[in-house]
Amino acid sequence: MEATHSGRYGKAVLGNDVEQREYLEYDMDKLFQSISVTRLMTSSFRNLETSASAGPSSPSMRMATRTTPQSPRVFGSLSLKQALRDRCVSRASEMAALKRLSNSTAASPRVSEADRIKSLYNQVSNNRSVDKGKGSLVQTSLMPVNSDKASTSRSVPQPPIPIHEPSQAGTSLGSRRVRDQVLEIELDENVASPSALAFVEDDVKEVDKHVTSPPSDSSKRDDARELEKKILSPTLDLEKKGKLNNNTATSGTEKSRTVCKVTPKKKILLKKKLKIGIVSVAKKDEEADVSLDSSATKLLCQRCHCSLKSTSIDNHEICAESTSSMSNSIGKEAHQVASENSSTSCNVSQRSEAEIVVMRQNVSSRNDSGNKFDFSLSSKDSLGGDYSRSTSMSEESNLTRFSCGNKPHMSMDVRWEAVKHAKLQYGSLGLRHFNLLKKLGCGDIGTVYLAELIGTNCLFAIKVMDNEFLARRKKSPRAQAERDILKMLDHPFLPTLYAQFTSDHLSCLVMEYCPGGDLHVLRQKQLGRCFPEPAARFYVAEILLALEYLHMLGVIYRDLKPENILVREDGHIMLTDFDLSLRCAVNPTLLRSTSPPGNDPARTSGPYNTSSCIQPFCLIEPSCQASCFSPRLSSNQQQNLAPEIIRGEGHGAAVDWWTFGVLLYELLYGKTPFKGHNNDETLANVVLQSLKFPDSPLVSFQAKDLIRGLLVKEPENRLGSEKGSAEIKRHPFFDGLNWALIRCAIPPELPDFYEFGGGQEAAGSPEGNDNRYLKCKAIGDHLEFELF
Ligand SMILES: Nc1ncnc2c1ncn2[C@@H]1O[C@H](COP(=O)(O)OP(=O)(O)OP(=O)(O)O)[C@@H](O)[C@H]1O
Repeated sequence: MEATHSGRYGKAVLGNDVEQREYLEYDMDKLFQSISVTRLMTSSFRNLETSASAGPSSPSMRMATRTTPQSPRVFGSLSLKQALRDRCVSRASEMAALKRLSNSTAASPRVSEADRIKSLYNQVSNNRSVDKGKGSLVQTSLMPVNSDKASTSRSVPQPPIPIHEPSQAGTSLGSRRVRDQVLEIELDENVASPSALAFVEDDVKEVDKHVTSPPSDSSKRDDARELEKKILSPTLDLEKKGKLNNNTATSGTEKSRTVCKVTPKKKILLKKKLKIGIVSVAKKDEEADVSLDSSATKLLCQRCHCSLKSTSIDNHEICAESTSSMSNSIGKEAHQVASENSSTSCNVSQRSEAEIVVMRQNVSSRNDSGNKFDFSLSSKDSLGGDYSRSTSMSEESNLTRFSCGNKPHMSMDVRWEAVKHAKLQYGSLGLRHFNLLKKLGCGDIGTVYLAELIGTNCLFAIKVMDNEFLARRKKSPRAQAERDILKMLDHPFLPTLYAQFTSDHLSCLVMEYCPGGDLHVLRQKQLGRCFPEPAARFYVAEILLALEYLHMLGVIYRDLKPENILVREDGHIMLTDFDLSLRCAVNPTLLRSTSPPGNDPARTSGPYNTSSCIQPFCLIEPSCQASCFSPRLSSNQQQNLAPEIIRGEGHGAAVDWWTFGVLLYELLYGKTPFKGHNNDETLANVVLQSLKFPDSPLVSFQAKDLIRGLLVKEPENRLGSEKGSAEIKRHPFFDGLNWALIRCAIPPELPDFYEFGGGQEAAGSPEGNDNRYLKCKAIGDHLEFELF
């Protein structure tokens, strides 16, 4: 019988306090009943029992006491009963202690205790973030997770663990214990929400996973060293926690069964979310500082663990709230958005939008003039596939992040393998490793060739730029900007940079080749020289996702036109040409929409009043423009300039929404909306002329309404200026479009592809081009290369 009780109790240790008590009471009842059937209690025993039962205060416990008369001859059983009761009291007080700790935000003397824990924890986590950028374990404790106490406590019960002040010598171990304590507290403070619950359960399982093997003595002795390792790995942190659990929980076998159910996906989710927690922790810790820049907190990039920055006051508030309140919905949203935005290569489904969540990104220009500006972006509902979604981040972190060369959405690409293999084989890549097959086109800063990597069947587009020419024409910064941006990109509708190298003063960018030509050419081939509305809708939808991604990276594209939209072999698009783009630093901010459903400004055209959550619209000081745009722009580029650029007022991301409107107009009507007889007239029209739609071809009201919303002359009233792409995506023109799966949608039919590798301009033989050279010649402001 004792063995049975012991077994039950063993389970109860793993349950929450309520269940534990129930188990115990049940067990005690059973025990006492079995004893009492034959025995009478002596008065002395009654007295003894009465005094022994004075501790439990719950009605059920008192009832158990009254209904379990004991015999002096079963003293052993009575001792058991006594022990059980003592244990109940002990467990109850443990639970109470935990509860006290968990009520960290209550204005009571207990606050100091919880605060002390948090402060210790923050100290640890901050150290980790700074040191290695990977310590993210107990950041979960500050996430607004589920309040399902039963599920959480049942799975991760932990008796109070001694909390040690970190000391010079023993910081590691002490800190670890503190973190574990905080984790448990947080699990008791969870907020109900299905997603949060899923996360907590995942967390629990992940912790449980490591309970199976008891820690050896040597592992305990190596705590400090192991903690160092954990700083590098959140997963290891969890392992360590599991081991700690194991110190107190003994039913590891049972737990190990749970572990098997943990899918890799869930673990990934867990890790992502753990990292998100860093924001909360750090923000909470930074308390008083309300300066955007000074409150900057280093975060971790999900993909390569480089640092990200989050600097918004709003985030600070959100995180503080989410820390302190069980039912804080903002915190949940912050968590949700953060986890979505930081997810890498995640499987995408069209999820229901939490409409109240948007991401505003304050953008600080890093252009030469050093001017600053802000703009508003949305990132909540932007997915075009399983490409990486980057949260906004600083320029520095962008560079760090992408220097990893990690491009998840291209991971299955054979061209990556080919290039990687060639690099291994040759040491480094050069022009000599490519067969230049054909000149694809000539741009302002270089010439693009179709090329085959020798020995492979892989085709690439190589942009060749002459460094001396660029320097002479002061175009080097443009080339550099393009190179930097290309390095950052990993998106299905943006070019992939496979390699870059310099050969004989020629800078070369090896990119993905698009055999489908550009939308300008494609449009010419359409009946009536304009696209049918469904085709136009498809193309602009993909462009919208590309722009959204660029904006999230802090890139304002600024050169949207059909010529820069290339068509891939599969009919999907690729936005190219980044030498006029502007890079900025972006900071994410979580906003709450105040618009009631059905009253969404994106649903109607015309001026869009900004809501209270909107910062002043992004503006670059006019002085920036000289450095942003060279005075020499083609007439095509001038036609696409937004009014604020022409007026010299400075500009921000909204210029891309203007050009987006021009693009849609052009695809549907086959001409640009403000075209004049010459460039000057066109520029004047852009600023002054009101928008008109031709009678033919017939275009839907929704399409015209969207164009009207986009071609608003004042950028602050333009569609997209408030919440970025999210506003545009919600426009009725896109109704029914599955944004998440657009990459899988069937593209509009294409005329025959270009013939490559044999056309007029094809050059060289398939054997290689070892004996051939590129000769450059300047034609006006352009540079032409010739193969000979
Ligand atoms: N990846 C590619 N695949 C196929 N063709 C390409 C690719 N990249 C560029 N091209 C072709 O090469 C031409 C030149 O491209 P590039 O980006 O250098 O200049 P641009 O867009 O014409 O001019 P600028 O950079 O001065 O605005 C383009 O018009 C396009 O037709």
